[in-house]
Formats: sequence, C-alpha cells, structure tokens
Amino acid sequence: MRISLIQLDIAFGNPAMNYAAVAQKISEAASAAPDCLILPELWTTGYDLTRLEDIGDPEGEITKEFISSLAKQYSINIIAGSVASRNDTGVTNRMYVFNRSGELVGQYSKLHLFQLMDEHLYLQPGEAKGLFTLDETLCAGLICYDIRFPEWVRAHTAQGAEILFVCAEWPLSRVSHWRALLISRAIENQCYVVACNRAGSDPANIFAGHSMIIDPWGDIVCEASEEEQILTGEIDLHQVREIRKQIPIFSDRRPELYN
Ligand SMILES: NC(=O)CCC(=O)C(=O)O
Repeated sequence: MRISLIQLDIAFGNPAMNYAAVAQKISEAASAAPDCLILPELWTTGYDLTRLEDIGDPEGEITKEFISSLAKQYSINIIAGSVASRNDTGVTNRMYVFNRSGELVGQYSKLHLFQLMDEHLYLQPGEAKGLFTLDETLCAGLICYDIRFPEWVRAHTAQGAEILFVCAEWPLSRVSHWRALLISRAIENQCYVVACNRAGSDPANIFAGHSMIIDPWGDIVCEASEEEQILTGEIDLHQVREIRKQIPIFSDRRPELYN
C-alpha cells in the first residue's frame, strides 16, 4: 500500500485558502498514484479557535462534499485529517474518512482535548472509537494529543487495527515527544503508524512537521523535514502479521489484571 502524507502549512482562519491549497496538493500527490492519502489536524481553519462558531464547517458538510469528490476523481482513499465540525450543540475536532469511491467510511471526533492549546474552552470531546476499514484493512484514526494515551490506542489495536492514522498540529517545541510517542505506539502495538503533522506557524506556535510512517518494528519508513512537503512511502501489511506471530503480545496480555 502506497501512502502520501500532505504536510501542509495551514492558512490561519482562512478555509477558502486552505480548500484551494488542499485541492492543489491532492492533485500533485495523485501523480505518485498513492492508495491512500492523509491531511493534518484542523486543516481548514488552523487553531483559530475563537472564531470556530463562524468559520467551522456546519456538520462538516462542505468538507465532506469536497473530499468525497476528490477521492472519487483520483480513486484514492482519503483520511481527511480533521476539521472543526459545528452544530447547534457546539464544535468538535472531527476526522472524516472516504474510500476510493468517494463514500464516507469512517469518522472520529478527538477524544482527548489538549488544554495547553485551549481546546477544552472551544471544543467538545468525542465519545467513540475511530475504527474504519480501507481496502479490507482495519485501521484506526487518532488526533494529535490522543497519541499520549496508550490505553486508547490499544483499545483500537486490541480490536485488530493494523494501521494507525494520526493527524496533528504538533508544535516544534515538543518534536522529541512526537517522534518518541509515535515510535512507541508502533512498537507496542506492532502496527504501522502513519502520522501527518502540519508545517509553518500560527500566532501562538511554530509547528514541527516531521510527518512520518513507522513500521511495526518501530523503524522509520520515511520522515519529512519541518517544511511543507508531500511525503510518500510504502507499507507491507504482511510485516504486521509476521511480527504479531513472532512476539504474540495480543494473546500474552493479562487485561483482567490491568485495572
Ligand atoms: N494539537 C494537539 O493536540 C497538540 C498536542 C501536543 O502538542 C502535545 O504535546 O501533546
């Protein structure tokens, strides 16, 4: 499976500019004929949290229509990062997933809100897992701060997820955590981790870039720099099954003693 990660520099609070940039990047990425493509966290608005009631996407409908038609046009599965999806009760930080036919096959709302970036003041947390199937592979979607919660990640891999797709706006000041946490999640869950961060900066943060694909042994398949970039790498799902056979952590678990 070939996967492209769109490490975008997001225009702060400017959905029109970001939709145009993403359409352009997806058309560029399509030339590498990926099976799957992923965008960063909150890519339509960035962290312009105080204006989400205005610039958030009503029920995600604009984004869903936009991504669905690109997925169909290029016949690529698209993990549409996340967007601020608003309704009468508030705004959630929500990932939408489309298959090659342009059908919505999954959605996930960020479960853990990151207080250091004021998410708890403007966003509502999700309540459900982010499992979905792409090309017959069970996958999980996670959003940024979620990677600090190994028990949440395990809840997905214990159900059989073989690829973790992570979208993020992770600042440069904690890039060492970003890399270490992603590698750890890959090793301890014996799965691929595909993590797409943003590049550039906003009024509050400089972001880390360093999007990456990590294999189930914890080795890095490919890694971006700090700059805006389309990163493409290949994964081999046989490796997940081989490593899970060699070191059978899922059947060796003792969950009855963990609480
Ligand atoms: N957007 C986020 O969730 C950022 C999380 C983060 O920076 C962290 O250190 O955790």
